[in-house]
Amino acid sequence: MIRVNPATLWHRALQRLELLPIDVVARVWLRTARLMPVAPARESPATTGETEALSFWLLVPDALACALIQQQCQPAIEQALAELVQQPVTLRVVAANDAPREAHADEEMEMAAMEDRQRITETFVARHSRNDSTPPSPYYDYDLPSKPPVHAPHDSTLPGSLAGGTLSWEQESAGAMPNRLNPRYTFDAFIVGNSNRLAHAASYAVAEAPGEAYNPLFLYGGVGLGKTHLLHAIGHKGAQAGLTVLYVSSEQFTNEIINAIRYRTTEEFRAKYRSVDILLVDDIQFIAGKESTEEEFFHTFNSLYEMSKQIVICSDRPPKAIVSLEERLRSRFEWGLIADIQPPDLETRMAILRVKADMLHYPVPDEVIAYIASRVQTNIRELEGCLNRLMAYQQLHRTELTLDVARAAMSSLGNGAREVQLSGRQIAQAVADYFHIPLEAMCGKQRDKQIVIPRQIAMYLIRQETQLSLLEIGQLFGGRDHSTVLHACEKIERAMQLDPGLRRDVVAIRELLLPR
Ligand SMILES: Nc1ncnc2c1ncn2[C@@H]1O[C@H](COP(=O)(O)OP(=O)(O)OP(=O)(O)O)[C@@H](O)[C@H]1O
Repeated sequence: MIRVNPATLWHRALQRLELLPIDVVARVWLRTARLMPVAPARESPATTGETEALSFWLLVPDALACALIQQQCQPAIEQALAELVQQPVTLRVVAANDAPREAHADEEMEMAAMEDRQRITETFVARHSRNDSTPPSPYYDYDLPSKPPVHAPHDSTLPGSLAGGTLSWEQESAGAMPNRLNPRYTFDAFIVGNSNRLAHAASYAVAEAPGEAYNPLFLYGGVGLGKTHLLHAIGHKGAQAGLTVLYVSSEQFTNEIINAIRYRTTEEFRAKYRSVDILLVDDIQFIAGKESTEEEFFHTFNSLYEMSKQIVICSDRPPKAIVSLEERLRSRFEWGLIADIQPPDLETRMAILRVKADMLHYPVPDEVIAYIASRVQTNIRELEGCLNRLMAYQQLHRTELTLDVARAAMSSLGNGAREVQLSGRQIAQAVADYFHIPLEAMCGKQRDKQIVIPRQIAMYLIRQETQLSLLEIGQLFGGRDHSTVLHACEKIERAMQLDPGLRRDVVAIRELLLPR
């Protein structure tokens, strides 16, 4: 008998579900779902004489996914789980937004769960000999019959992760895979556009010649723009070449250090990190200010660097902007190449959506792709989420996927699509504020460059962000005709491909328009 945590259990259940004829949309949701154990009722099976059923919640992103999964595959999931734990299983599919409410609904159950988690953690700690470097699992564990041991995918013993609910599926499942690499994050699946060309080229060069091209490679960019994807892609290529690759988030690195200190296994820790050919570290900004983690990372870095081993680091900001990072680390991060990833332009967003839809064998009309891409501008994860939700919506309503259906789906999905009902005037005002020019001048007849370019940007953004016709937009700008507006929109669209400064301006104005 071995012990396995819910993430691993869910991973195995998904493997079983792969064999069943579940439709593509439900599959997409299942991959992003998270399994959570519910504490057993206090009355023990010994007193009732029955085999105790294990209870789980399956957390899915929203009510739509919840309905679809309940409708299409709940019994199959229960059966897969029951076969794995060899016990009856009861499952509740819950929309993640509702989960906290659910959790509070039965306080006694929650208390019992907490006590049990505590007890399990303590048991693990007690079982740990000093020489055993495996840290105690923070998860609620299950015994699974006769399979090779599965190590805890995540090493945290910090209270924040005790509930097992703070980690994303990707974080958990990545941990359950060899090298912690997500098989979907490859170079082949990465779409290159102006916004990420440098980061992609640098990553590819590093993967081709680790320790030679750029060392370290430091990638930075906003949320959901593909940094982790590139890290994993480098890892896959390195692993294919037979190199030892280790992907770690800075949180995991920190937790491992804490455990190494706690269980006096720092030698093993060092041996592990200093024996790799490629070290990939995600979200490095989180080590800033953590003294012993920074110290250990400094030595790890030096040791790998001296041996010409490749180090790739990701962050949401450039080294200079990581406040409270030790100077000696900051300067090392700047030794190699620093490459940024900007939010993708419209064309890249459309290409990404097209590839993702094709990967799901899901036919989506071009106009729908263009529509989604125009609604979500700054985060590719959100872009993917919109596509998934749209597919689920269409599937549930059993209707053809048209632009009108896409519009209806996006507005019914509310904040999932970050839909903002902006007026043309609001957008024009934001552009005028951004360029520090009076709104009246921008909407008037002046033709000097400082006014004309902001005016064209405003027309472009209004066209993208509202349902106003070319004629109506023209009226906002002193009664200009529709061809003038069309020309402005096309000009800005083209210029954004060539001029990163202009693209940054447009992205920054869009950011200003998003709800806070
Ligand atoms: N250029 C791209 N082509 C295809 N998919 C992409 C691209 N960029 C991002 N993605 C997808 O978007 C999702 C989010 O990407 P990823 O997790 O790598 O972002 P990140 O920058 O690491 O975000 P965070 O800062 O939140 O960790 C992933 O599913 C990834 O595959």
